[in-house]
Amino acid sequence: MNDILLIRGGRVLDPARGLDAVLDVLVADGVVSAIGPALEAAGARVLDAGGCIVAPGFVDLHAHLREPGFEQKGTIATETEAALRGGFTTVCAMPNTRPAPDCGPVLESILDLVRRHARVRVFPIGCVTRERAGRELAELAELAAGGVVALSDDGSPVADPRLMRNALALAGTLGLPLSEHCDTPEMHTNGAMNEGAVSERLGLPGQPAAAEATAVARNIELAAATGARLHIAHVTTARAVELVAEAKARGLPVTCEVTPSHLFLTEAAVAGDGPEPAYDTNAKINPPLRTEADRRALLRGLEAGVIDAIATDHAPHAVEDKLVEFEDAAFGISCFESAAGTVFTLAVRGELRIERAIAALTSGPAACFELTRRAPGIGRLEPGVSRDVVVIDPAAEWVVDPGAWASKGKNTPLGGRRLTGAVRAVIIDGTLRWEREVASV
Ligand SMILES: NC(=O)N[C@@H](CC(=O)O)C(=O)O
Ligand SMILES: [Zn+2]
Ligand SMILES: [Zn+2]
Repeated sequence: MNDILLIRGGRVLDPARGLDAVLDVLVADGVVSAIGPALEAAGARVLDAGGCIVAPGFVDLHAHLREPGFEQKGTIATETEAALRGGFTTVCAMPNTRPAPDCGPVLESILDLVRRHARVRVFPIGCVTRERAGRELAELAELAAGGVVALSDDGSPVADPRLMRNALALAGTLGLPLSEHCDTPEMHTNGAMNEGAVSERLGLPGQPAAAEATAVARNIELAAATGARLHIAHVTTARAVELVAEAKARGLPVTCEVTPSHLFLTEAAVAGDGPEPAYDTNAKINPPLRTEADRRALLRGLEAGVIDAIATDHAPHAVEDKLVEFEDAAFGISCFESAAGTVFTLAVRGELRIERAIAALTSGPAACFELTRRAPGIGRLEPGVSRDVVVIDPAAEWVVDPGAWASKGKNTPLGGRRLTGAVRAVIIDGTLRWEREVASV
C-alpha cells in the first residue's frame, strides 16, 4: 500500500499530550513519524485534511465480536471490518462467546482466530467465572498469562458477593481490571426496558434504575475492600454516575464507560415517534435506554471526567433475534458504524465538547485498561511510537443505512436518522486501511 502518507492541514487533537492545533501528520515506516507545520516528504501520498480532525485511532473497551459460537450474528472478520470503518483501531472483545475464554487453551484458540481474521487490533477480555456461569472462578492466572486485558462476565453480572470479592482480590493480584455489568436481576422479572412511565404505557416489564445503582455500590465497596481495579461497564443512570464520582473522590481505582447509545437515545426510542407505540426491538439493550434526566447526567459525567470512556457495547444480532415480540427479543445494539456519527452529532448540538469526546474515545479508554503497556502508542499520537490514526470530517452529514454496513448486525434504532460527523480515513500500523468515498457521505 502507501508507504508514506502526509495528512495535511487537519486539526490534530491528541488529548494524551494536550495537543490541539492545525498541523500536518506524516506517516512513514509503519508509524506516525512526524507532526508539525508545513511538513514535506518526497513521494508521499497527500491526504488533504482541511476542515477535518486528525486523532489517535479510537479505542473500544467493550464490543461483542460473536466468534466463536455465534457466527450467524457476526464474525471476527465482519465485526472488525465494521470497527475499522467506525474509526476503532483497537477493540477489547467481550468473552460471551461459545466456548468462552475461561482458561488458557480457549483463550489461545480465540487469539489464533484473531491473528487470522481481525482487521484491527483486538485484545480479548477473559471470563471472571467458569463458563460465565457465576459459580466458580475461571482460570484467572492462565488468562492473565495468556494476555487478556481485563476480566468480565458481561451480560451475566457476578451475583454472589463472596465470589465477586474473591474475583476482585485475585484480579488485583494479577494486575487486571475487572469490568462489571452492574445489574441486580433479582430485583426485576425479565425486565425488557427501563422501568418508568414509558414501560407502564407500553405494558412491558421494567428494569429499575435501583438495580444498577445497587450493583454499582456493592462492587465499589468490594473494590475498596480488595484494592482491585474496578471498571464499571456501560453506566446508564444518574445515580450510578454519582456513585462513581464519590468512589473517585475517595481515591479508589474505579473507572467507567458509557455507550454512544445511552448518550444519544432515551427509553422513548422503544415507543418510537408515531401515535402508536413502535415496540422497536432494535432499541432493546441491556442495561436499558433510560430517561432524558439520566442521559443528561451521563453527558455531564462525561464532561466532568467521572466517565472515563465512550465504549460501544457493539452487539450485533441476527435478524431473527430481533424480529420477535419485544419481550422475547435479544438485547443489544449494533453500533460500530454509527458510534462516531452519534458522538459528533452530540458535539454539533452543543451537548458534548469535541475535545472531551476525542479523549473519551482514545486516551481515556487506553488508561482504563492500561493498554499502553501492551503497545505504547495506543490512544495517543506520539511521533516514533503511535501507529494508528483516524481522520474525521466533523461536518459531513449522512443518513444511517445499516443495509450498507460491514457488520452482520443490522440491529440499530437509528436507521434513516441523519447524523453529522463521519470517519474519513483510518490508518493502522502506519498503513491506510480504509478511506470513505466522499460521495458516500
Ligand atoms: N448489551 C446488550 O444488550 N447485549 C450484550 C450483552 C451485554 O453487554 O450485557 C450482548 O452480548 O448482546
Ligand atoms: Zn453488559
Ligand atoms: Zn456488552
